[in-house]
Parts: sequence; structure tokens; C-alpha cells
Amino acid sequence: MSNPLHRTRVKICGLTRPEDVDAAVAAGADALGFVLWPGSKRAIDEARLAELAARVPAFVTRVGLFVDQEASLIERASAHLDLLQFHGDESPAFCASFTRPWLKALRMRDDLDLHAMAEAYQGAQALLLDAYRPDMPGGTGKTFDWSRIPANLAKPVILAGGLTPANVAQAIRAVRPFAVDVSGGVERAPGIKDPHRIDDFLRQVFLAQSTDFLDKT
Ligand SMILES: O=C(O)c1ccccc1N[C@@H]1O[C@H](COP(=O)(O)O)[C@@H](O)[C@H]1O
Repeated sequence: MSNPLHRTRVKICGLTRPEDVDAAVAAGADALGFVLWPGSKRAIDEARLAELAARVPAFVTRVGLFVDQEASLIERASAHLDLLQFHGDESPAFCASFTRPWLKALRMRDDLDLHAMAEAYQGAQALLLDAYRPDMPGGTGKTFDWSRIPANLAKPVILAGGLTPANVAQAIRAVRPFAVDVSGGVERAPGIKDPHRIDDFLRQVFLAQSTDFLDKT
């Protein structure tokens, strides 16, 4: 994103409690992520999704996170979602088979060809880039080498992986992503968000782009 007026969007992921949804909305998050994959320590079931999604006001995007899951579950959950995030080995055709727009999450394994992935997943709204760990599909709390992200990628980038209030400004300056995505970096325990860390994260994003804007005008 080279436009100095671009406002970096923020997704807070892994929400499990009503008070955390309210805190993220109050802090100014653009999108809220709900993990429907039962292997996660932040997993919620469909009933909880319905309860949490109903609290989200207009103009805040409700994102459902799935890892290689049954189409029937994704279809049912979609009733409460605006956007789908596929974090497993889902094919482009599978991702495109639902009634919602979608993101493809990619884990930055050493041999990943991002240009090829942008071509393969051209139906995605954006590519969400996360750290690679062989034993976890995502949400590792680890960063990766941001210099591996090409500036001329054909898809918008959502930067994820180990972001915190302490490093998100540096990440924005280095990558200039469309959006940033955080889970563990704003928690006080797995699945339990810390409202102060959420506020701090949003503040750091705001400051990073404000100083950037002033530098360029
Ligand atoms: O959060 C999870 O438990 C999770 C599980 C499986 C796949 C993805 C998951 N989370 C996603 O990973 C990013 C990065 O997490 P973190 O900030 O490093 O903790 C997170 O934003 C979710 O989109």
C-alpha cells in the first residue's frame, strides 16, 4: 500500500467472550475473528458464534476461521459471518464454493511461492500471511521474516503471526500491509483477551500510520 492516506485495517482474532468482542469494537477494530476449528485453544462452537456475532455492530466485519473443515459446518456458520478465513489446505474451488467472500491464509514455509499462491487463489479478497510451524496450522505467536513479502504481490496482504503492541508499528512500516491480524499478542491467557493490550495495539497502528502520513506530506 503506497498511498499515505491508506488506513491499515485491524483484525482481532480468536474472540471467545462477549466482553472481548465489546472491547475490540470499542477500541476500533475493523474485523473480529472467530475460530471454528476445534483444535484451537480459542475454538468456539456454533451456538457461541451466534451469540458473539449478534453483538457486532454494522461496519465491523465478522470473520470465521476454518482449518480443513466440513462444508456443511461452514455453510451453517456463514449465517453469522461476513467473511471466511481458510487456514488449512483448502483448494481455491473449495474456498469459492460458499456464499461469502473469503481470505486464504498461507503459512510462510521456506519454499512457499507467494506469487504462485496469489495466482492460484485469485478469488480471495486477500492473502493472510502467518508464520510456519510444522505442528500447528496457525496462531503460533511467532513472527516470520517480513522481507520475504514481495511489494508487487497481486493480492492485498493481511499480515499476521506474532504481532504485538510492541512490534506492530515496525511491521506496518516494513510491509505496508492492507491489514494486520493479531490473536496471542492481545491476550492475557489463551482465548482471553486483555482490553488494555487491544487498546494499545490499535493505538500503535494509528500512530504508525499517522507518523507515516506526516512524513510523506
Ligand atoms: O488462533 C488460533 O488458535 C488459530 C488456530 C489455527 C489456525 C489459525 C489460528 N489463528 C490465526 O493465526 C493468526 C496469528 O496468530 P498470533 O497473533 O500469532 O497468535 C491469528 O491472527 C489468526 O488469524
